[in-house]
Amino acid sequence: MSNIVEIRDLHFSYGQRPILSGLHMDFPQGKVIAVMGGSGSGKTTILRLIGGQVQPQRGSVSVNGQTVASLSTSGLYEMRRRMGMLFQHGALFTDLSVFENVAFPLREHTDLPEETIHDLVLMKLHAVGLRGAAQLRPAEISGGMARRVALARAIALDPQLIMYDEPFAGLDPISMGVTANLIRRLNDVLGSTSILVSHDVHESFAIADYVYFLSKGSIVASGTPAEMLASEDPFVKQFVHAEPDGPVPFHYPGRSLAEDFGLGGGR
Ligand SMILES: Nc1ncnc2c1ncn2[C@@H]1O[C@H](COP(=O)(O)OP(=O)(O)OP(=O)(O)O)[C@@H](O)[C@H]1O
Repeated sequence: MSNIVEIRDLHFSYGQRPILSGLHMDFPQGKVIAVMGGSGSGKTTILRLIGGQVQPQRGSVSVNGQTVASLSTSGLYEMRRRMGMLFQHGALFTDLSVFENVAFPLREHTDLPEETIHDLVLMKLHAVGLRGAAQLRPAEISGGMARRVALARAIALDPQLIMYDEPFAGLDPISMGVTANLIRRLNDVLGSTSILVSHDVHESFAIADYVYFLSKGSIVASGTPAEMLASEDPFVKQFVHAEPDGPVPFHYPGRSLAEDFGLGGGR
C-alpha cells in the first residue's frame, strides 16, 4: 500500500522553541488517520508542515513522493490544489451564500464554465445533505450545518488528501456523529486519504483506521483504535479514558503546597 504522506525523522522549532522531535509517520492511500494529543502538543503544526506553510529544521515531509520543502512556489501551489483543508472552527465567508462558499475554490482554482460549477456545487452540497440550503447565508444556518458546508467546500476540488483540524470542536453530540460519518464516507467515496487532528476520542476512534498519539512533540503511541483502547501505556490510558491525572499532570508545575501555604518545614 503506498503512502500519500510520509514524515521521516522530523524536527521542528518555532525560533528557539522545540515543538516536534524525531517524528516518523505514514499516511497510507485510502485511510483515515487520526493524530491525537492534548492542547499545544503540535498537532496543527504537523498539518502546517504537510501543507508546506512551515519547513522542518531536520528530516522531511513528502507528499506523493515529493519532498515538500524542496518544492518551488508553483510546485507548492499545485500540491495544495490537490489538498482539502478544514480549518479549526472552519469559518465560512459570512457575506457569501452557502452556494458561493462551496463554489469559491472552484472559481479560484479552475476555469470551469458556470453550469459545471453549478452542478458540482450542488453535488457537493447534496453529499453533505444541504442541497436545499444552497441559497441561505451562513448566519441563517446552525453551527453543525456550517461545519458541513465547510466540509463541502474542503472537498470541492475532489482532493487526494483532506486534512481536518478539530472538525468536532464546538458541535453538539448529534452533529459530531454526523460530521464523523461524513468524514469517513467522503474519504471512501472520493478515494482520498484523510488526516484527522482531534482530541475527541469517541468520534475519532469510530472512523479512524489508525491513530497516532502525540505528547510534547513526540509520538508516544500508535495503532488501530482497538489496539489503543486495549493499550496499557499510561499516557494512552489517561487520554482514552479521560483521567484527570496521570503522565499529564493536573497541576501546573510550581512550588509545593507546603511552601505556598507556609506549612511544615517551609519558610
Ligand atoms: N506561529 C507560532 N509561533 C510560535 N509558536 C507557535 C506558533 N504556532 C504555534 N506555536 C506553539 O507551538 C505549540 C504547538 O502548537 P500547535 O497549534 O501545533 O498545537 P496543537 O496540538 O494543534 O494544539 P491545539 O489542540 O491547542 O490547537 C504550541 O505551544 C503553540 O503555542
